[in-house]
Amino acid sequence: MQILGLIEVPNWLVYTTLGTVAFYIYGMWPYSYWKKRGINGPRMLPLIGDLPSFMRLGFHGKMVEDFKLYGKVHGTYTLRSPVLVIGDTEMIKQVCIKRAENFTDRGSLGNETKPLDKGIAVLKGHEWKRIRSILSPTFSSGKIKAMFPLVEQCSDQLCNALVKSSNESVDIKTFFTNFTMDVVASTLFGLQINTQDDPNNDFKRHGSELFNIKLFSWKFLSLMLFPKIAIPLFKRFEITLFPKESFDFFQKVIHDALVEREASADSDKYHDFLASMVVARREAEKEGAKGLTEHEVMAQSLTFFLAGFETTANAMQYLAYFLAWNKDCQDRAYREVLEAKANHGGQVNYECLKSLRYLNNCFEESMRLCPPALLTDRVCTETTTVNGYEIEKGINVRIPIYCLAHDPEVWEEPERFNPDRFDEDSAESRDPTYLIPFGLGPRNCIGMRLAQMEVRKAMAEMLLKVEFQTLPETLPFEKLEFKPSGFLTVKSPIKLKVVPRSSESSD
Ligand code: HEM
Repeated sequence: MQILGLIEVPNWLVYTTLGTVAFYIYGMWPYSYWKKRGINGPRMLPLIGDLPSFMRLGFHGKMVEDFKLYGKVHGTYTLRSPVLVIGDTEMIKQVCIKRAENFTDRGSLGNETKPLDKGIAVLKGHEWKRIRSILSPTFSSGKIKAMFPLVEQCSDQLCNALVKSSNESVDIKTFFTNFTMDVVASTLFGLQINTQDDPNNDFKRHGSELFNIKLFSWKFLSLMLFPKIAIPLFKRFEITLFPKESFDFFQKVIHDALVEREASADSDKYHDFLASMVVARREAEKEGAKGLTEHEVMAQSLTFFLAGFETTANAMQYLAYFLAWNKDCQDRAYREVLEAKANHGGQVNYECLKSLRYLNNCFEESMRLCPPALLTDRVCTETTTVNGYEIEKGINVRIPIYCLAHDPEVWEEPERFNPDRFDEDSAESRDPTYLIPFGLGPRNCIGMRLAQMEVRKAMAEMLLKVEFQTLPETLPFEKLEFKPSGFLTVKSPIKLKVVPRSSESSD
């Protein structure tokens, strides 16, 4: 091919050059968004943004680095979409609470396909509000208290399993995922499965499969790279990210349990979420409002399962890990449980849990150091100015939970496990927005009370039966490595030794 009639250039070179330029322009054009608005942020690579840095540093490492380099408020991108990171607590309160009506939605989680498309975590605007107000009573403290006996049974099974494996090096999270799986099965569907003794039960097998989403599968990549095309196509052809066999299994479990509860005239017979949803549906219909369809009930059940199983198991894992490394804290928490149990008629009952102030401080501190969800987000639904920043409709706003909880300007020695920081005077003056592992505002974690009750109950019972100890192979916190994901998951299992206590004594 001749260029301007002057030089002869081989066709392949022309096409390759044109292709490269086109690729570069297509790959780079979204990345001028923040620069044009004078907002600082990391440099991006064509098409993939700063994905390689996320893979190299992990999500938390990359967030901390950007925080240091570009400040608490900066602009970045999730692949090709602009994201405003807000680590300023006043702005966070504006977005999540005061101006929440302009930030009702969350960004795409890649699971907007049937039936999860109707799940509370992905619903938008009015639809989300309607479902959230129907579901909120099912998570009231009264309902959580009614579920206490279900959690208690799972906690007993957990303690028995730990005692059986005592004095060995164990992957501690396995016990906690078995526990949270048992809790999910009983609190959601009223099923008693005992995964500790029967780790291969169908519920566990299919449940684990649901979390086995391949990040480099064509489905996931097309949702992430081309969401505007992929989401409608996935909806149209009912393509889901989840393995079909496992999905079908849960759809059947939920359908059967729902039919049983619908048919039962005795509303006090079941204390699980499914039963609460049936009651909430009837009550909404009685008041002339639209209740929940079976599709919507199915979506909520699966959403609770996906949102509550792994997060809670991780929270328990980190708490056990920090207590193992901090024997004095573990001993103090143990003595507190022992005393509280004696004061509550020899029971670690619901009221007793509320009195465990030091154990709760340990839990808070562990959630601060290792928040299971590193971030959350909101999508701006109406162009709004917040603290002088104009946030356009459609822009995703990221709340960096992890960075807030590790901010050295707020937390003294932020990388040290120190539960006493929640008792000090400074705790009173500290803005609570710096510790929001369950999010903030009307769209915060709906399962927070359940998760807190589960962890406190199980940990109190475990402390009475066993002591967590580190092993030579247990990595200290500064050496722990995490997977590159928005959830804080360790790369290699945390190994601990579990030593049975001879008896419940105050020694
Ligand atoms: C330690 C355990 C848990 C942690 C750390 C956690 C954390 C979170 C966070 C950070 C959010 C986003 C909140 C926001 O955007 O402001 C969230 C949302 C949510 N969580 Fe949890 N969660 C946990 C346990 C649970 C449990 C046990 C359930 C259910 C039974 C659950 C159900 C949900 C749901 C449905 C949402 C979406 C709420 C909405 O969009 O209205 N979570 N969670």
